[in-house]
Amino acid sequence: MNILDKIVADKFKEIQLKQALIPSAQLEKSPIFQRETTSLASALKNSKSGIIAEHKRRSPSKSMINQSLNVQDVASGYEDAGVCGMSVLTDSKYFGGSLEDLLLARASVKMPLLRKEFIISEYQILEAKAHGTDVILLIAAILTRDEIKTFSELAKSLGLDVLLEVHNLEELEKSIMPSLDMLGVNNRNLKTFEVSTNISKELSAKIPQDFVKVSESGISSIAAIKDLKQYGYQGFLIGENFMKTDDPGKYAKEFIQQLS
Ligand SMILES: O=C(O)c1ccccc1NCC(=O)[C@H](O)[C@H](O)COP(=O)(O)O
Repeated sequence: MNILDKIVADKFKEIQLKQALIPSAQLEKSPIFQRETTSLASALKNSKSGIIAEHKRRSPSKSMINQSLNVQDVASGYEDAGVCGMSVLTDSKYFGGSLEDLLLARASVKMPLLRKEFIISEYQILEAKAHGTDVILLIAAILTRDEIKTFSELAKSLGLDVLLEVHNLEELEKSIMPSLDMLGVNNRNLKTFEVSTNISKELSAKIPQDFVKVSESGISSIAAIKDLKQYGYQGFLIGENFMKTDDPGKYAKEFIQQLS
């Protein structure tokens, strides 16, 4: 069983339990559900840096990145650094995140927030909206084309942006549809956990111009970003490189200053 299969198997159980406790109708009634969202895709189109900074405590590929910071400080630091948006991991078992992290980040900043989650059910999209997200991630590797269509159309009807993530050409070709805003290429090989931006470069020409192109994972240098910009990328999702420092916001600020 690969890592995504394991995560998805756990998610099915988790969602069943949560739905029994908090039904969808209750999520839709929460005051934050009515909040007006902001678009990450627009922020990326109008930005020189294109940085999406992630809150990431640990991951399947790194058991310990940073356990000592609180999400509010990280969020405020990123916003002060001038990032375009923040990605908040909400999976608890594999990444040490939570929906509470998303809520606390929402309470701390105005910038677009992405719920970084393994979405396999409409319930998780309602949950995301009820915890202050502006953007959802859909991962092509764990969804059928029909599911991508249903989930992305629901997200759009709720005013959310959709970032669709792929790892290869097959996933890209099966996923392209008008209800997506951003196409993300993940540079991490989920079998070996090795990272290489070559996959972003290889797939760039296959991504239609209508979508904002985002390169995700394993980005740690200004040179890598300048290189990816030549391939039309406007968004760069960075987690570990910022989070492994004592002050991710300060580090992100210096990083962005060097980019301009
Ligand atoms: O990060 C992992 O080890 C991982 C393993 C399995 C599925 C997803 C995983 N990461 C999620 C992400 O997409 C990254 O957190 C994000 O792109 C930032 O990556 P990085 O800058 O390399 O921390």
